[in-house]
Amino acid sequence: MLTNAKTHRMVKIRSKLLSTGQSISSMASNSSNTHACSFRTALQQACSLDVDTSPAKTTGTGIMCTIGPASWSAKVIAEMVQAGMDIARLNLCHGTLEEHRRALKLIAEAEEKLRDDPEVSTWQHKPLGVAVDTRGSEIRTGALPEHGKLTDTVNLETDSLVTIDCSPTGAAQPITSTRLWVDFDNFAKIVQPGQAVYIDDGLLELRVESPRPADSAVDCLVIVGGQLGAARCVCLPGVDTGMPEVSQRDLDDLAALASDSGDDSLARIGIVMGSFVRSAETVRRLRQAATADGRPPPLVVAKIGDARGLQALEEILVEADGVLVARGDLGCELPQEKVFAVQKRITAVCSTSAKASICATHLLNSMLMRPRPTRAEASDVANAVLDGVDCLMLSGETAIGKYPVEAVRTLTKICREAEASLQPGQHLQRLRRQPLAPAAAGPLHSSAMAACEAAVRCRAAAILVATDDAELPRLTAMFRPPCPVLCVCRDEALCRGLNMWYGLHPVLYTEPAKSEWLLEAQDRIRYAGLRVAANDILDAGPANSQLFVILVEKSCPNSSDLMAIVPVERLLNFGANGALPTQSAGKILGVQLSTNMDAQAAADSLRNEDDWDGSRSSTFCGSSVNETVELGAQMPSEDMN
Ligand SMILES: Nc1ncnc2c1ncn2[C@@H]1O[C@H](COP(=O)(O)OP(=O)(O)OP(=O)(O)O)[C@@H](O)[C@H]1O
Ligand SMILES: CC(=O)C(=O)O
Repeated sequence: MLTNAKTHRMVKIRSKLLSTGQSISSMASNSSNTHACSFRTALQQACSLDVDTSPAKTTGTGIMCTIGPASWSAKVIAEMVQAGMDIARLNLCHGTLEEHRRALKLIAEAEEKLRDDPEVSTWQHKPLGVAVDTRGSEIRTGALPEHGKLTDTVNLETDSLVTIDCSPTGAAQPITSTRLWVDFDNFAKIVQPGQAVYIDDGLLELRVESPRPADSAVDCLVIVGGQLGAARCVCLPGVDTGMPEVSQRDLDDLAALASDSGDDSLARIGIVMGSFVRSAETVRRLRQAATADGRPPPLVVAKIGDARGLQALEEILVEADGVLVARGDLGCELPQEKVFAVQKRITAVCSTSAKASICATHLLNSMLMRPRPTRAEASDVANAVLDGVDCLMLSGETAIGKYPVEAVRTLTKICREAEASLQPGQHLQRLRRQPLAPAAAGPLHSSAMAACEAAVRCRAAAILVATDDAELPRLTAMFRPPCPVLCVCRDEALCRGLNMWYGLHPVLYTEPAKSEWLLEAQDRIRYAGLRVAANDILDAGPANSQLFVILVEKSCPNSSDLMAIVPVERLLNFGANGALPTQSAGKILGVQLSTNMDAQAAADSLRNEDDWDGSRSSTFCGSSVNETVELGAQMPSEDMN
């Protein structure tokens, strides 16, 4: 049922779109000016960075925010969405399942609030992603008496002695500044005198003095003291704890959430994250445990937190949909000064595998207490975006910080500045010279590459993708097209999960299904057209943009995908008369990309400048509605790297 507000907005949008022919260019305002530039080298581009460049109009980088006491309100969550949040993260290491179920309801409430508000921009009533983060093989300290409050800590004095209790019954006794409890029975058996014990991502450091396995206790000296909150992670660098990668509690929690089948809010959980993942098998187990009866499996993100996970990165990537750089755990397990290398490697490997890379921890940590970040934090975030991360994750900033909304707004602003200095087509050029990672190989690769190349060349306002699978969207994101990619999906959890890839903007499609896929796809593209007509979507792409690249998965039975280029005013009647786009009036509106066309052949055909001459539009990207589409925006130089 359409609400009044929604109906009103759709009528407004439709009339705007239908009258838009003359005003397309005026609607597309100046965004980043990098489109006009083509630098020969990365150094040349860096020398030309300019503080006067306009920020990107929308954020391509996904923003994931941990939900906790500071954000347990539909109002705050809605404000965080308006500030740029794409994915809400529920960390099962903290709180109860009941609290997380309540948080899911608040997320649904916030989304509804935004959808029904006619003043809210189209980008801000997006299907919000929800990620559930499991505990994995982490050791945690116990809860404090008033668990959950920012002020709720005990002070560990530097040079004082503390006893760590690891008995199963010890959880019931209070945590004090001389007695801690950890949730791992074997703790006293696996540590030796002199062993370093890092707590809370290494903010606190203890040294083992005497393990007492018979008493399930370990006496320690506090080397670096400070405030200890509830359920903080405990790291023993270099020690194999022997804990399973997926705990029984994880399996129980996921099964409990997956069995809430009567609850609509469950369909929001599109992403499951596993801590300290060290093998592809763990990813498979998580996916299986989180798959509810009758629902498609969720996307799985492997959090890499130690050297073993890093060694297995390529194997993990074949199975996982994304990888999170757990900088907190990595900074305890490895020397801190090596964490940057891990981050860069994971980001690079993901960007050649079409898997999402997520950078986490201490992004804007000073915003826990202050409304502005440090310069170092702002630059760290910007550099991560320039390196090509897909998504950034806020932790305490939004879970327990004093400025959750401000933190998201700040992150968005930094991302937009950094994204404006990325050169369109640069990543596509780099990937051409890169051997394909197994996870990125396959026939859809050619379709995604062609769509991105077309988007660069014709300065498309957006790419519209019709699919119900993650593969085509993630491959499209891999090439980093310089415009938003609207993915029109019917599978709700998947649709929400797509938020974790750079540049993907999911559109949830709930209209009645058509029996033939192509007819359904045409409907979906028209539906996306309604959203496109909103001013802010046209503004999001390059200035003066009039064209849309359309990508439909498997337009012909058993074979190929469809790509078409259409002007904005034709989006609403895309594929009208029920005709297949490729048959319309005998003109070639799109191109069928054969599944057996290998990526290099596709790239070579696209590289052929003749194919891109606007006057020969019928050869590759002609359009029955606009035969003289202006093509030929410059690709970055081949030297650019
Ligand atoms: N559901 C929750 N209930 C209470 N406090 C929470 C909740 N979620 C997060 N927090 C608080 O926010 C802080 C930061 O959240 P975050 O999810 O990053 O935790 P973390 O302990 O660092 O775990 P991880 O290493 O998995 O990120 C936590 O240490 C905790 O104090
Ligand atoms: C997020 C997380 O688990 C870490 O940084 O260690």
